[in-house]
Amino acid sequence: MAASLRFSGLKTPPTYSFPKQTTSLQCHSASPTLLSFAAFRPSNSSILRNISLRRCCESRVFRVCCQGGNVDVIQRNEFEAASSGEAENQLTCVMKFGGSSVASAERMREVADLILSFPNERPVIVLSAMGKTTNKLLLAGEKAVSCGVTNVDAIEELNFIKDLHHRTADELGVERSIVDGHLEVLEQLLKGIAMMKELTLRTKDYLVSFGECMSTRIFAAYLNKIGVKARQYDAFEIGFITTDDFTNADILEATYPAVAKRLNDDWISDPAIPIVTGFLGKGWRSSAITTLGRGGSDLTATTIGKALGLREIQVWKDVDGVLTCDPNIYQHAEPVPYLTFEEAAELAYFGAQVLHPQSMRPAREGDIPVRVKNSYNPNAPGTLITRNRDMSKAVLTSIVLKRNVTMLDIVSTRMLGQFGFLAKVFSIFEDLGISVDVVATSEVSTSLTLDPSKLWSRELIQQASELDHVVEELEKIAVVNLLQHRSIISLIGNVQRSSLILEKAFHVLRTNGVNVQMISQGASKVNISLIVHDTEAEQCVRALHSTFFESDLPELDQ
Ligand SMILES: Nc1ncnc2c1ncn2[C@@H]1O[C@H](COP(=O)(O)OP(=O)(O)O)[C@@H](O)[C@H]1O
Ligand SMILES: N[C@@H](CC(=O)OP(=O)(O)O)C(=O)O
Repeated sequence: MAASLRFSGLKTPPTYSFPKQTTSLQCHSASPTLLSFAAFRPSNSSILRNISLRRCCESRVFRVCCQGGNVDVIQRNEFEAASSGEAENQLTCVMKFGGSSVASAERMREVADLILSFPNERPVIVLSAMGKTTNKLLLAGEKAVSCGVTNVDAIEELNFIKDLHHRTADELGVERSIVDGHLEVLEQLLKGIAMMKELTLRTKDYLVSFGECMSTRIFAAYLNKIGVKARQYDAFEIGFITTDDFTNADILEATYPAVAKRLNDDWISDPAIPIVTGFLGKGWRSSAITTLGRGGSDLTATTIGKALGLREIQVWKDVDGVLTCDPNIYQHAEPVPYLTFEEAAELAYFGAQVLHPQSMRPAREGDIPVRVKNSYNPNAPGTLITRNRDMSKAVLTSIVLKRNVTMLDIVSTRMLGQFGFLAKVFSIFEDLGISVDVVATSEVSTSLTLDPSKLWSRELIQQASELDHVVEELEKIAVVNLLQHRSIISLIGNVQRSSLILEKAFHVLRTNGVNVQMISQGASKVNISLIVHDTEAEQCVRALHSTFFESDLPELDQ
């Protein structure tokens, strides 16, 4: 019979099972200092023993031995003794390569060379789908809905994907059969969509999963061909357990021990570089394939980093790191050398495409440095993201733009007491499951923006009626003004210097004749958000960039 170990303070699903005979298990603490857990008798769930221990500063992983259902914690010195033999051979870092880094056979070859140029690393590799495959899969799915079953094999995007993956396999000298099975099932799936004339969120996730499943298989086969032992993994088969929110799933805590166990066990018994699909997981209720939201491979990488307690997480992109603004808005944006987890999270959340919005969470929890590097220019230093950095000289770090945001001005009709007003407003959003982004408020009026990432994940038609419904509900207690096509410009930086930042920013905005419609400084103290009209936003970002990054700011005193 299996004994089980339950992590306290964690939500779902909390139980980790392991065999009765003596075995060992790596646990990762969710809290930076305290790991507490209990061993449960499997038959009746009664507690065998409660254990808690303080985490030693350097070690991220504890080893727990289970003997016949009893759990013994090995003390730190014993832990070190037991693991010292292994330490030399343990996996050291995670390297994630995005779609642009593995867009072709030539790029895959370069990525392989790059990995091999770090002989002291024993990395876990996370890959996205090749180039724009995810977009093409989604387009193919949309076309299949209306093109009729007999026309599926003529869908341009399907043929593009087949050709890209076959050509890549040929050019790398690996068998086409490595992806043929997937390509056949993909075509069948598109025929199914054509038959049903429907593309649900669940089907969308299954559909896009083919991209990562194929890129990782080709790359692993190529490494093996050149004599570098590699093993391909589908994330949804190795313990990436998520919520069942298709197209935008969250990673559940059970993922960490499961992924650590699978990757470590395989590595110890038969070392081979793990090549893991980014972006994908398995819904814990449905058991169906889920995705972590667009750009989700960054989150896969940081999750693996935390699960294995690795030394560093590297995310390899097509830019020289996190830049001072989106290079598509202003091409002279400069790399930012250092960021804190908090700054990076804020930047990602407020729309910088370069990092997935949730990706900093595991890295921050595990206190594992994240390095953003350019696979096209590996010698560039990139951006290093850590818990703390020297902020004494920092003013503004980066400017981020989030477009096409909906804003609501809500003024109380004073039907409620003043103290009930805000509570009622926010309970309406809670009831409708809509997340609020930026807020500015007085006692009787409030302005807020709605989190577009939540709205965007829904069908357009549903969005429109959803907004009508929000306004209808709010109008029972307030006068509501709905303002669409707004942009949030987020000034990420040292808000200890907020007066200087605001003085400069408002000078720029006034000179450019722009009226700010709302302003908010979040509790995180690294972000000041300004709301302007969409049509003025890009010009504002360029003007702000030139003031903050291309001209001298006054000397800062401590
Ligand atoms: N502040 C920023 N810093 C760097 N890149 C940014 C920023 N804002 C937007 N980007 C865009 O993000 C892209 C990199 O992110 P992404 O396409 O998700 O990379 P990958 O697919 O390689 O993971 C860049 O090519 C750039 O166009
Ligand atoms: N392929 C997925 C996941 C991903 O992370 O991609 P990228 O690393 O290329 O942003 C997407 O396009 O969303």
